Amino acid sequence: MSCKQLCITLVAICSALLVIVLVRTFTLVPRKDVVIACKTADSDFIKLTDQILKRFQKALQIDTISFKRGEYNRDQLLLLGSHLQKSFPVVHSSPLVKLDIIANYSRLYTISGSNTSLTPYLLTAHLDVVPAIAEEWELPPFDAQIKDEFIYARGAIDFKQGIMGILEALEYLLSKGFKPNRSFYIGFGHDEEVTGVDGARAISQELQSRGLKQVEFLLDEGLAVLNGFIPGIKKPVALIGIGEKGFLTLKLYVKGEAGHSSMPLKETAIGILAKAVSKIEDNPLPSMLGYGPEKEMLEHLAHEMPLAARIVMSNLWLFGPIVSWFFSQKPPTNAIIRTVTSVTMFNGGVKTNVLPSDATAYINHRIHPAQSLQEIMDYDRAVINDDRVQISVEDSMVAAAGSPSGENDFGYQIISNSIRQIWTNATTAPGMMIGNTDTKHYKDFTKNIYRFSPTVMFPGDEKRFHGVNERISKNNYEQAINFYYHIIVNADKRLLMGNTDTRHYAMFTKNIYRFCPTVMFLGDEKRFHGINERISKKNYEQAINFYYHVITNADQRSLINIHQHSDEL
Ligand SMILES: CCCCCCCC/C=C\CCCCCCCC(=O)N[C@@H](Cc1ccc(O)cc1)C(=O)O
Repeated sequence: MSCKQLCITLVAICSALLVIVLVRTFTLVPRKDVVIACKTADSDFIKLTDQILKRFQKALQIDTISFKRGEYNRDQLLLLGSHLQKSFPVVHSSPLVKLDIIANYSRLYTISGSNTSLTPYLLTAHLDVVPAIAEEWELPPFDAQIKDEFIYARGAIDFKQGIMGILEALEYLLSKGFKPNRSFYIGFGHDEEVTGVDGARAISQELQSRGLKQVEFLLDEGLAVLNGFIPGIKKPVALIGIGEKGFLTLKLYVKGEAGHSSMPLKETAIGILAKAVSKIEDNPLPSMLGYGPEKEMLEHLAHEMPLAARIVMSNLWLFGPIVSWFFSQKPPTNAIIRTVTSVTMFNGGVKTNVLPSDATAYINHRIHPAQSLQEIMDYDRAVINDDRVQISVEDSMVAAAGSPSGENDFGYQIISNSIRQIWTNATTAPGMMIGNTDTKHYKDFTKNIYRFSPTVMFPGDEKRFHGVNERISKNNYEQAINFYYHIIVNADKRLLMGNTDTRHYAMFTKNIYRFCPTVMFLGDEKRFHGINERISKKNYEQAINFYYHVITNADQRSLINIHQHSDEL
C-alpha cells in the first residue's frame, strides 16, 4: 500500500468514526414526558404538619435494629407496628385495605382496586434498621432530634422515610375519598438489613399462596436524587436502580501453629493472611464499564452534559477506558463500574506472647452484573496464589438483571415521571443499585423491578448509610410523602400518560388522532384517574354534539361538502 493510499484509508476510517460518534452524540435523547410539577400551593399537596413530623420522629425513635439473621429487636418491631396502627387510622380502618401481619412482624397491605383487569403493583420498604454507635453521632441515633432543619436518626434515609412516606400518602388519599382502579400491595419486611429471609421472603410466599402470579412493577428502596455525584452534571440526577449488584462473601482461613512468641516461625498465620489480604486490596477487579446498567445510565445522562463530555459518554465503545479511569477515582462512581472488594473482618491471635494457631478474614465483594461468582472466586484465588490460604464461600447472591427502562415501560416511566413532578429540575436515568435490598424475594412476580429512595443526597452523604449522623431534611421528608402520593395516583392509570388504545389499531391507518371533548381548566388534569373526576352538564351536552358533528362530517366523500352548522341536535 502506497503512502497516499494509507493516508486515504486513515482519513476514511477517522471520518467514519467521527460520523458514528456525532450521530450517537446527537441522537441519544431519552423520553421526557411533560409532567405537571407538584407545587406546595396545590390543593392536593401534602404539607409536613407538626403532626406528620411528630409521628415520623416517633417511628425513628423506635430502635428496630437487626443484628444478624434471626436476631432483631422483636419488642421494638411490635412497638413500631402499633405506632403505625395508631398513626394511620384511615388506612387501618378502610374497607379497601386489608392488613396481614406476616411472620409476626412484617406487614402486607392489600389495597383493592375496582378494575380487576389491571395488574396490581407492589411498593416495598423495611421496618428494621442497622445498629448505631451512639458515641460517634452528633445527636443520639434514636432520639430523632432536629438540627438545622435535618432530622437525625438511624433509619432516617434507610428506610423509615419510605415506610412512613408511603403510609402518609395512602392515609391522605383514602381520607379524600380515593378509590383505586388498580389494586396494589404494600410490603414492609422486618429484617431487610439481614437479607430479608424472615420478612420479605415470607411476604412473597404469602402472595404466592394467594395465587398472585404477576405484579405490574415493584418499587423498593434504592438509588436516590444525587447532587454532584456524576462528573459533568450540575443538576440533580435521580437514578432509578434497574439492576442490582450481586454479592459474594468469602472466608479466608489460615491454619497456623501455636507456640511461644520467643521462638517464632518465619511467618505466622496472621502474617500469611495479611499478605493475602494485602494482595487482594492491591489488585482491584477490572472495570466492566459498558457491560451493565451503568452504560444505559451514562447514555441517558449524556444529553445533560457539556458537549465534550456528551461526546465521550455517548460513545463508550470508543472512550470507555478514559471514563473508567475517571470513575475509578471516587468510591461511589467506582462502585458502579466494577466488582468491588472490601475486607470487612480480620481475626487472629489470643494473647500477646502466643503464636496464633489460626487467622480468619472475610472479603465482601459486590459483583458487577457482567461477572459471575465463579469468575470472582477464580480471580481471588489467582491473586492470592498461596495454597496455605483456604478460601470458602460464606454467602452469595448473583447480580439481578436489568429491568426494562424504555419509553413504554410502564413502571419505569411512572417512577420517572413521579420523580420529575417532585424534583422538577432533576433528570432521571436508569442506574445500578450498588447494595442489596429485599427485591430478590419478589423476582418471580415481575421483571419490572425498580429501586429508588426519595432521598436527596450530596457528596459525602453516602457515608451516612449505615454510618454516623444519618439524617433527612424536613423538606426532603415532605418530598418523600408527595413522591409516594404521585406514585399511587400515577400508577392507577391503565396506560402511560400519552398512551391510549390507539396502538391496537395502528395497522389500519396512519391517520390516528387523539382528542377528548372535555373542557379543562388549570388543575383539572389531576382529576384524571385522581379524585373528584367530573364533567359539567354543559360540557357533556357539548360532547354529544361534538360526536354528532364527527359522524356527520366524516360521512362525506371529501372535505368539500362540509356539514352545515345550522343542522344542530
Ligand atoms: C454514579 C453514582 C453512583 C451511585 C452513588 C450512590 C449513592 C448512594 C445511594 C444509595 C445507597 C445505596 C446503598 C444502600 C443499600 C441499602 C440496603 C442495604 O444496606 N442492604 C445491605 C444488607 C442486605 C440486604 C439484602 C440482601 O439480600 C443482602 C444484603 C447490604 O449489605 O447491601
